[in-house]
Amino acid sequence: MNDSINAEDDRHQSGEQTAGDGVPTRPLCLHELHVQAGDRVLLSDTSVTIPAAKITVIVGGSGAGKSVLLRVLAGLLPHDGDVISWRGQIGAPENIDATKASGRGAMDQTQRVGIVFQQFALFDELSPTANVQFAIDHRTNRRKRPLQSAKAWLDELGVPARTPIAGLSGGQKQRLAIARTLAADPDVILYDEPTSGLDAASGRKVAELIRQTQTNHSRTSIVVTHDYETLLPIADEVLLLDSAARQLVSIPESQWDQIADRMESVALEPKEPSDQTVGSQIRSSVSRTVDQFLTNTGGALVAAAKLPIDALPIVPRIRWGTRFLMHYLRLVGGPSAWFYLVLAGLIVGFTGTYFTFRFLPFRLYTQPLLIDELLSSIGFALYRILVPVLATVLIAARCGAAVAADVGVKRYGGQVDALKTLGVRPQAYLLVPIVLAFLIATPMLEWLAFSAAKAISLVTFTLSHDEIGPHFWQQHFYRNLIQSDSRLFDGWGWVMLKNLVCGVGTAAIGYYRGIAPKQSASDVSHAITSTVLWTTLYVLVVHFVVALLEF
Ligand SMILES: Nc1ncnc2c1ncn2[C@@H]1O[C@H](COP(=O)(O)OP(=O)(O)OP(=O)(O)O)[C@@H](O)[C@H]1O
Repeated sequence: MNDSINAEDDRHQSGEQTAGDGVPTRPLCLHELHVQAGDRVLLSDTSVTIPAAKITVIVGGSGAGKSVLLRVLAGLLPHDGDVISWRGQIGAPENIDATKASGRGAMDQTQRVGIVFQQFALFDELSPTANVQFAIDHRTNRRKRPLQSAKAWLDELGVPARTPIAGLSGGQKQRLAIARTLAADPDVILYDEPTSGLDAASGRKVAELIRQTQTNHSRTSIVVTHDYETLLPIADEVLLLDSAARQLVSIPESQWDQIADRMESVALEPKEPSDQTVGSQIRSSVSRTVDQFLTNTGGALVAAAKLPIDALPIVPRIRWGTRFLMHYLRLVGGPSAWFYLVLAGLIVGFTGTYFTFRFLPFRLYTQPLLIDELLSSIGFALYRILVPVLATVLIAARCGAAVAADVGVKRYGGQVDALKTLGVRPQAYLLVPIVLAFLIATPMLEWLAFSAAKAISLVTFTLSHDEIGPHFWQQHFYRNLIQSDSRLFDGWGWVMLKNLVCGVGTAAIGYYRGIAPKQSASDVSHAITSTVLWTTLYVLVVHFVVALLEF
């Protein structure tokens, strides 16, 4: 009894509250938080405590830094990023060390922050139930029983379980996003501009939904918005991101009617007009292009070097790892790819066989002497060089582009960030399954192309040499391929090596091009184009280098 009273006292002192579903929630402290975007300081050593189990609305003018702050709180920004950097401590009061110099950003690892993204960032390829189940399976504390089942979450928030994500209305998607965030059992829940793009009536409904969710599962909720009019009625606390003072300022309820006057848009200082001459403009543009090329090449080399570490198969849940693997296997090695590769095999098998005999010099005399040698050379060239080159170049272009598009859309649509806020490294469910899918699919597709090339070669030869017949083809086509003491084709190791090296490289390039930050849809399209260029170049270089060793 005494123990429970003492525990209650401790919780009270640290500001901890018990949520509606019995989960203790803690306040979120920001200690000397300093955030900078380029040269502009957005927050200067601000310290504030966001109360537990309450709704805190953070408002601010356009450009004040609300979105950046939200991404910092969600743990989505490294403390020393290229453009945005931050330092200070973020976490539960008992984990803030006020004596520590805040030279570096530090997040409290015991506090899980969930986020309801503005664009929802749902996993499109999964059903609504699977979206919520994913969050349950990656909840903060997996030793604890889940709060409720996926179905119960969907029922509570009124989301149809069987409709595919694409078929849900905007409101249903938002409810599903809230269900998924809550199902992961976070300590803090962030809402990113939840009423953006909605008319007044729909905005009010969303505000009511947030209030209702808060009543049922009272977490420490933070709503970041510029639409204060719609969201003030549900606020327990209001913080203003004051862009002049560069501080988060608590606004007492008596002053909420003055918020509009205090929310200034940030006017960015105009850049000095450039007095560069045409010559110096060209020079700086060339130097920018060279810089970009070196950065991209450096990025690709660093990515290749990091691959073995990143791809360490640390998959939090085998069940989900398998599901992502199946998705990428379908994308990389599904039936549409079979059609592609079979067609390529037919073209190279037919042309290789037909034109070798058709344009043979002094055909009437040379053919009877060379026919068996020619057939075995065709078999060798198709097996060891032509089909592997053609198949891997096609796989690099088609499947590399497909993977860059898939990962790029996940990055642009926020699903990669959603994975991170659910405590999952994107490498675990994206890179590892993609590499495995290429390791399985590349040899399989190449074998399919070679089978098609063999079959069409046999048909072409038989039709153009009806006096000889298929048995002769059978006898000589394989002559340079099969060693008497082996059941495998001679040189299969080289073919396999080329397939696997090309497959892994294509997977890595597609993944890293796709996962790079995306500000717009055109960044996704740029990632796809550059993947095709880099993967095809890479595959040709691999074939050239391996050919030097092989022959
Ligand atoms: N990736 C980035 N690259 C360069 N500058 C950035 C980047 N992200 C944010 N900024 C800068 O940080 C500042 C704050 O941007 P932020 O998007 O957080 O503003 P906001 O308060 O959310 O504005 P709004 O309500 O208009 O969306 C802006 O000046 C913006 O130019």
